[in-house]
Amino acid sequence: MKEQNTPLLRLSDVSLSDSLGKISLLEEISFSLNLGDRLGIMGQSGAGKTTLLRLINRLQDPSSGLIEFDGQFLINIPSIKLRQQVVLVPQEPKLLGMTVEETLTYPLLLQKLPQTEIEQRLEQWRSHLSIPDNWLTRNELQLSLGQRQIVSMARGLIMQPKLLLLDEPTSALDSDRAYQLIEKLISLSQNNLTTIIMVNHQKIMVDQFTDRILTLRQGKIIN
Ligand SMILES: Nc1ncnc2c1ncn2[C@@H]1O[C@H](COP(=O)(O)OP(=O)(O)OP(=O)(O)O)[C@@H](O)[C@H]1O
Repeated sequence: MKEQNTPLLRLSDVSLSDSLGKISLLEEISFSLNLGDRLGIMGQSGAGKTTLLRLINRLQDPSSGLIEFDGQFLINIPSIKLRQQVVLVPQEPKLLGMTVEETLTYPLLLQKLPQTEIEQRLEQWRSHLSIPDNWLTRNELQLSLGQRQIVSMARGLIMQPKLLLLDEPTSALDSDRAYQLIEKLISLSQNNLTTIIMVNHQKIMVDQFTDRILTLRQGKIIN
């Protein structure tokens, strides 16, 4: 049974070493997040920000420490179920040979959602992120990096995850589009109680977006 006020995500003394066990990539990371929280992660290049997101999405397991999601240890949650609820939007998204429309609907087809709901969600998120009609048939080579970031964000949002992990989602966007996106994410987290962790180098974006900022240096939380 879940204890009362169980956080959505809890990391307890999470550490990670490289495969030879010689280099420490993350050291004793502990924090927790509740439903609807927005956390910003900052830190210099190589500080461990992407690595931390990969642990939360279980693309890698920690060398020590525990990660709990929604009251369960991450290692006990089947990967398919976990990746429907914890979605990582990578820094340099790929469309893996699919068109934009296929990229957006593929995760919903995997979930075996009815066609009408798939179409409804496609329209909903396309409109929220201002994705024009003429992008739908395009493939990766026919999109700029910024356009791919928007598509990748829509792909994450269309899954309506409990926890969205965003790795530098606005790095290739012009500032108008970046602000528009951040505002959309804030209203989403408020209305749907989606919890969001966003890695971003731009302090101004992080300040606007988050309730809380965690700064990493050489794999450690410094504040
Ligand atoms: N599996 C791994 N084995 C060895 N070293 C790794 C592994 N994964 C990441 N690293 C190293 O860990 C450090 C942190 O990398 P990470 O990509 O998490 O940094 P970051 O803070 O996201 O950087 P950036 O802002 O440049 O994206 C880097 O020095 C990287 O080379």
